[in-house]
Amino acid sequence: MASISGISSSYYALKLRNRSRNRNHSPALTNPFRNGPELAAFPNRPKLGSDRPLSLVSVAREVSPVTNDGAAAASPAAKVIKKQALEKDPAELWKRYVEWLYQHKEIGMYLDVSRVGFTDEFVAEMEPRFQAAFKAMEELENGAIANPDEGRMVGHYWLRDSNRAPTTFLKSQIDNTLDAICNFADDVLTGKIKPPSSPEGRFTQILSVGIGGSALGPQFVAEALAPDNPLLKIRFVDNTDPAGIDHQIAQLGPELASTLVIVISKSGGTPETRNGLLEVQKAFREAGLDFPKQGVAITQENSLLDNTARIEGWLARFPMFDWVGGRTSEMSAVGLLPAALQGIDIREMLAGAALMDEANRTTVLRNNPAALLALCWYWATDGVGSKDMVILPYKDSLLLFSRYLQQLVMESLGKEFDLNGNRVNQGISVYGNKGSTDQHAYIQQLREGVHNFFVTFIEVLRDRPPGHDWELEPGVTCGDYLFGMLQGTRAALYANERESITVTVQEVTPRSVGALIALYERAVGIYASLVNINAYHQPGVEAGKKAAGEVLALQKRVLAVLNEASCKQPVEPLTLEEVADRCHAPEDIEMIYKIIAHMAANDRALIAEGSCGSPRSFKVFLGECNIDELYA
Ligand SMILES: O=P(O)(O)OC[C@H]1O[C@](O)(CO)[C@@H](O)[C@@H]1O
Repeated sequence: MASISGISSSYYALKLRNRSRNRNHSPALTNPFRNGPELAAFPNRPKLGSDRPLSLVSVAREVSPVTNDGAAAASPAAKVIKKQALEKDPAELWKRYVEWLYQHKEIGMYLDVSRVGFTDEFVAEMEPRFQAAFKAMEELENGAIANPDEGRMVGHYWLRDSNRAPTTFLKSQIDNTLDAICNFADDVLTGKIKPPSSPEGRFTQILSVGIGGSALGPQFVAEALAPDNPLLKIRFVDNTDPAGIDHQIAQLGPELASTLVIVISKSGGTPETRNGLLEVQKAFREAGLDFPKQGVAITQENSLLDNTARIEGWLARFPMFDWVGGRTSEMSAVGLLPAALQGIDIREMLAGAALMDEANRTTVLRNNPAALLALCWYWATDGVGSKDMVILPYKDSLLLFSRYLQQLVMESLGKEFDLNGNRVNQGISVYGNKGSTDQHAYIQQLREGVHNFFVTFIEVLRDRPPGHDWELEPGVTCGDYLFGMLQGTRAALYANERESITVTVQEVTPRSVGALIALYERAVGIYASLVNINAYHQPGVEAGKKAAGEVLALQKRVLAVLNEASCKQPVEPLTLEEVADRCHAPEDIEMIYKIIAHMAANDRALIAEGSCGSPRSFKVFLGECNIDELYA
C-alpha cells in the first residue's frame, strides 16, 4: 500500500486501506451498445444577424413569416397585435361561444375558443397564412421533405392511416409493424411468450427504458388509459439517475424474473437510455437472469441498439421509422407496444387519431380544430411566444398531458432561426399539472399575478364509469365539484382578462386520447408554418449533449492526472490549480472543481486537505493507484 503524507482524515486513510488496487468494474460484455454512443457534434448553424440578445418587441419586429405565396412579408407578428379588452357582456359572450364552438361528434370532443379575444379582423388577416399552412401540411402528408435540415419526410400521420403513406413499401412497413405488435402483445398476454425463469410462468411487469419522445408518450398513455389492475404493470427508467434506476429495480424485486424490458430509442444511441440498459442488464446478471430472453428493442434498423439486440438475440425487435420524430412517435411501436401490453385498445387510439387528422384536413379555418388552436396560440402569444401555455386537465388520469405537450410544443417550436435563416428565437413555454389540485398551488398567481400566460382547460364530461356515481350531498356529486372548480376558475380568470381555451372530451378513452394527441401534433405543425420554422428538428438539444460529452472527456483527463499523482510514493495530493495545469485546461478550473467535488461525494476521490467548500485550499488524490491505466 502506498504511504500517504499530509492526510488529515483517518476516515479516508481507512477507506484507502479497504480498497483494492484496481477499481472493480462489472464484468465487460461483448455489447456494442456499451461502448458509448457518439455524442453528436453541434451542427453548423447559419451565422445570421447579430448575436445581440433581442427583446420581445424587437423579435416581433424582426420576425418575417411567409405569406401564402411564400414571400417574406409584414404580418401580424411584425406588428404589435392590437388587443382590446375582452368581451364581458354575457349575451355577447354566449353568442361568441356558440358561433365559435367546434364539435367532433364521433370523437366526442368540443373545442371552445370563445375566451380568447381574437377579432374578426385578425382572423381575416391570418387567413392567407392559414391557407399556406394547410397547403404545407398537405404536401407534408404527401411525402414532401418537410424537415429540410435533416432531409427527412415527416410521416406520423401515415401511422394511423397507412393508405396515406406515399409508397406501398412504407404502407406495408406500417401495416406489418402494427400486426407484429398486436401478435406479440397477444402472445405475451396469453402466456404463449413467457419469461424463462419466473415462478408465475408469465410476464407480470414491463420496464420501459427510454427518454424524451421515447418515454413521454408511453408515460402519458399509461397514466391515462391503463386499467386499474393490468396483467402487466409498467414502470419507467427515463433518466441516467442511478438512484432513480435503483428505485425502479428495487420496486420490481423478485418480479424482475417476470419483467419484460422494452428499450426504446429512435437513434439507438442516446446516452441516458444506454446507461439505463446497462444498469438493468447488471441487475439481471446479479439476479442470475438471462436478459436477452426478456429484452425487447424499439429502434431504427441497424442502430447501435438494434445491432446489440440482434447480436445478443433479444426476445423481439420492433422498428422505429426514420420519418417519425421522437416527439410524434406515440402511434408508432414506441407508444403502441407498451400500450397494447397493458391491455389498451391501440386500434381505437389509432382510430381516434385518424378521425382527428381527417377533421384537421379541412381548409375552412373555423371547422379545423388544430387550426383554431394555432390561431389562439398566435393571438395569445403575439406570434412570438410572449405568453406561456398553461395546460390544466381537470382529471387525474390526464396529469401527464402537460409534460407530454411540453416536449411536443417546446422541442418543435423553440427555434433560433426561421426557415429563411432569420434569427427569430421562437417558441411557446408550456407547463401545467392538473385541476383542481393546482387551484391550491398556482392559480392565485394566474388570477392576480404576472399576466404572462394563457390557459388551456382540458375538461372530461364523464366523471366516473356509469353506475358508480353517488351524491355526497343532496344533488351534488364529487365530480360536480370538479366541474364547478373548472368552470369557476375559467370564469374568474376571464373576469381578470386572462384568456383560456377549453378542450372537452366526453370520456378518457383510447379514442379520445388518440384524438387529443393528433389534435396537438397538427396544431404544432400548423403553428410552425404560421411562424415559418421547422418544427421537426431539434438542433438546440445537441448543444447540451455535446457539452455533456466534453465534461465527461475532461473528467477522464482529471482522473488520469490524479491517478498518476496517486501512484507516486508517497502519494502526491494536488491542488485544483495543479490538476488544471496538468490537464492543460486552466480555463476549465471551475468545471474541474465540480468534477472533483462530484467524485469526492461518491467516494471516488479523496480530499487530503481542506474541504470541497473551500476550493482554493483543498488537495485531492485518488484512493487507489491504477497501475494498469498509468501504463496503458
Ligand atoms: O429516441 P431517442 O433517439 O433515444 O431520443 C430521445 C429524445 O432525444 C431527443 O433527440 C432530444 O435529445 C428527442 O427529440 C428524442 O425524443
